[in-house]
Amino acid sequence: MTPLTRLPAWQALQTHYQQVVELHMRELFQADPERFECFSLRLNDILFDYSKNRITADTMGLLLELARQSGVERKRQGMFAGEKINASEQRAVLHVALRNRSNRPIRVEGEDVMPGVNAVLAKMRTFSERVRSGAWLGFTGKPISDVVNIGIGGSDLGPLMVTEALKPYGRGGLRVHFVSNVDGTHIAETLRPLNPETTLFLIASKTFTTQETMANAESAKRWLLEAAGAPQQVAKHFVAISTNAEKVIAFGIDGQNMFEFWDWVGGRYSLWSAIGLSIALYIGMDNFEELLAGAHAADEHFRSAPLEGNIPVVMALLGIWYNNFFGAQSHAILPYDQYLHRFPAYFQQGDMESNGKRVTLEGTPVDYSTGPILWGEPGTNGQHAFYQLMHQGTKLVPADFLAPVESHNPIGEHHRLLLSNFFAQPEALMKGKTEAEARRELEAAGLDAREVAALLPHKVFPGNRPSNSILFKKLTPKTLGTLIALYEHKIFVQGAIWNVNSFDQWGVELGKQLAKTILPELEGQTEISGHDCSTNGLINYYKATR
Ligand SMILES: O=P(O)(O)OC[C@H]1O[C@@](O)(CO)[C@@H](O)[C@@H]1O
Repeated sequence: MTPLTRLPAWQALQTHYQQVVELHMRELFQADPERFECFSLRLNDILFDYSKNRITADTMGLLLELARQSGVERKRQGMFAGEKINASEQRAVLHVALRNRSNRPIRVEGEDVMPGVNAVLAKMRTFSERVRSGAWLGFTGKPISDVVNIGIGGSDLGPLMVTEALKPYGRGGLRVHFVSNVDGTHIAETLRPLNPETTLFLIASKTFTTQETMANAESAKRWLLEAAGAPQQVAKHFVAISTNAEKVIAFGIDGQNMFEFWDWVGGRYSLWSAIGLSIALYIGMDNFEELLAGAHAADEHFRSAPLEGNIPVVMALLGIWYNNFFGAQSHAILPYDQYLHRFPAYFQQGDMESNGKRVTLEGTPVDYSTGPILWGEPGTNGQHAFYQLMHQGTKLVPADFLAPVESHNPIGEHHRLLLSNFFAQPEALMKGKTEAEARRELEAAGLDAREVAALLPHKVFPGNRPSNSILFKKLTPKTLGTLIALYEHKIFVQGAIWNVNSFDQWGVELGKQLAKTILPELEGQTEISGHDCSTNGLINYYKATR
């Protein structure tokens, strides 16, 4: 495998970068009135406009060549074929099977996984319909009113983001709550207003060993038993979602109340599995299957569209262009839709736990930058928080702007106000404001020459700050499924080009390991001296002052 930085396309891009780095997008738009048509793509009711990027047709040609030379198409084919591309864990990566609405066979070690996937979906449907209809009763014979998902990372972020995003589809039904942090405040504040008689707990954990989740699950069990008394009542108020049946049963959950998934589903790619049970309970199984259908549409697009017309491929290549050639350190996701307020946080795990890697698949330290710092907040709030840096700071922050054409809440002028900002911000980032334009404005405001001279440097906007705009008809389960899957495949393509394993996460282990060592040291009065003097000092200060 030729190292990435020795690929002809990489080296051609380095030369090309020098040729185009000074180009301003204002000039590119002035030179080509068809630029929007040329650099935008459609997938169903989603428009992806990538014309406000620092690219020319040549740039895209070279980036696409980089994708080819990096073996993206071959690696894509391997994923869909169930190859064990998660090499360090010797696992396939098949979240696409969870939403394979075509039901075409997808094999792992020769066995078609679809019958198992469909069996779990059927079990999810039966269970969610029983709970939503009131047929499932708690220990005093009352139906369930509140569902509490206990999980963390991929066992929390996806269901939380989706249930927030699809609130219009869950209104009037069960209430869903999410407990993830081991901080006792999280479960205490969540359970405070709830009634144990009508509360159902979902213990979501792929491994069923995660410290936070098991601590929260034990506390939830104590809370229920304080009210219910007899241990056999646990079965009426606890179900488990896991790959680890042995641990589930050892915890005291009836094996019948366990929803399984498989080791070829990565935690951060698992919302499509039974980990999405809280979603199905909230919006109903029909809508959950719409979510799956939307993701499947993105999968088929990613699997079959030619690279130049392939939205996740283009998203990925643009990210690499800024990350590896412009030196951008981060990437912002800015949804102009309050329902998507957890969408950036979801992809903090999705992107950074996938591509925050420093060695290649072969174990060689990389000599190039890999995964970006992924962050973001909804618009318009971000405009009143960090857009100053985006417009006039010294850092390049490539951004994705997302917005629905139609709001679920068409109140007065709100949606037009929101969209006017959604359209204006990428324009402002691209165009900026020249010194001449700023000067004219200051003079028109009646400032004298001295005042203009003093203010002018602060009023100039360099512009040329790149963004993608994603406009979709309405935030429905299907559209959300497509959007999420497009980003998943973007992450896949970037990892393929960086030649890293996007599907393991060994980097989360050391901190956990050290925490396990420190936990018993926090007991008793003995002064601790086994760590560095900072860690010793902190622990001893805690022990002396608690
Ligand atoms: O689902 P579980 O096994 O409890 O893992 C929870 C989360 O913990 C991790 O940090 C892995 O340890 C994430 O990858 C994962 O989504």
